[in-house]
Amino acid sequence: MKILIKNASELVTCSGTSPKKGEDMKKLNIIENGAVLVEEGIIKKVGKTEEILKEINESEYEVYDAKGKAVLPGFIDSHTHFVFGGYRADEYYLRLKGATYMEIMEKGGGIINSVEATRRASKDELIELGKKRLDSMLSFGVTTVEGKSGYGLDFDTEIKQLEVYKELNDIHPIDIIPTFLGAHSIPREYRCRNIEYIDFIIEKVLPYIKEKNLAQFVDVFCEKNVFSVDESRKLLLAAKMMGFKLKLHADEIVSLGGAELAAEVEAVSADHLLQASDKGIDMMAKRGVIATLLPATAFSLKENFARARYMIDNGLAVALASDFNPGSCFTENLSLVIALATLYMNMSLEEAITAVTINAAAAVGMEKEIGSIDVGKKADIIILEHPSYKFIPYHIGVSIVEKVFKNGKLIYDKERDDRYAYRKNS
Ligand SMILES: N=CN[C@@H](CCC(=O)O)C(=O)O
Ligand SMILES: [Zn+2]
Repeated sequence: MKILIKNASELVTCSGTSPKKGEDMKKLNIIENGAVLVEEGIIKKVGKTEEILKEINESEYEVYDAKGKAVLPGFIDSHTHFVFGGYRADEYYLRLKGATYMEIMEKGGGIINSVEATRRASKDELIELGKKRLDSMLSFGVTTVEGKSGYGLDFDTEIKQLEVYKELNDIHPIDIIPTFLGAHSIPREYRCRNIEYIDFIIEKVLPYIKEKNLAQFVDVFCEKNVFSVDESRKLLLAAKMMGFKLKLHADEIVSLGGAELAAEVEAVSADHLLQASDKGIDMMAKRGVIATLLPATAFSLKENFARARYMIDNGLAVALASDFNPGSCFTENLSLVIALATLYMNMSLEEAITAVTINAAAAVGMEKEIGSIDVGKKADIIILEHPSYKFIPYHIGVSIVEKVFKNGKLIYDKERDDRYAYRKNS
């Protein structure tokens, strides 16, 4: 299987094999009138169309003419919770009337509501829901997604969620990076016995997940009235000892010291960070922890946005993600995320593109394989309907992705009636 994408008005390579920090986040390494050559799912050549055409026999390739169109690496959504049962539209309605996310949680709603529904849901139901959500992400140009558990909070349901991610990874072309978030909330069975719940996770759940290879990352909701810094540290250090990579939901609602903890335990990323302290940001920069910012959540919660400008100016690598989940942010729309980041977080568009490509790849530990159009990387590539990446935030909150290639195979084509091309090919 050999493909050639040629005549791209902008080939936005995002070239690199490590996360881009500070000033480097602006560098997109764009090739005008660019072309990409793919063989067996891997990028073989990248350059100017006229030069590449001189080196090959075009008739040997399946050719896509991207004249008047921009070509970018597939987007990576590095923070989502997309496998869950039920909906929380009633809670959202209460929030529209002024209730806060934490007030709803303190009254027994919030995450626990989704836990009840996810415990009740069968594996097949969760797989069906997951497939639809993945298709929606695909239409926004997502080729790799991180997905968290955390709506089970008991052994069986946490494992069920992770097994659903594994099955979805097998049946859907989008790659899924699974994260275990058993410490997402305190289950009612353990009310006020946080440390006993953490011990249960460490002793009973983590070893099983490791043995079955069901998750690469372990995450924790480190937040006032959820898991304290000490409880989070205990879990994260135990997970690290077992060989898991680490993530944290940190300093989302209260400035608790989550950013500092992320640096201390050398997490791959700390996420949310709306209330992260200067000291925490500085410590993260020194330890190379990626700041994964989730502007659609801040928008949906009507909270102040994370201080992206300060973080980038202080040398952090910032990634952007959707945080797709049933409570605080029900969207799989990375175009909206980019629009919000550029409108309300003072990120330049170039920084935002870096944040959903190479930096997001680094946030899921895959910066050597995906996140840029570089020779040797997987051919995860999108073609836009328009000539420039500048059209992405300009078309606020809608997708301008025309085609998506995963491992060099066309899997989505907006122009066709049967647009999810992978269903035909599989
Ligand atoms: N803040 C914690 N967890 C999720 C929300 C989960 C939910 O409300 O269901 C988040 O990242 O926003
Ligand atoms: Zn989250």
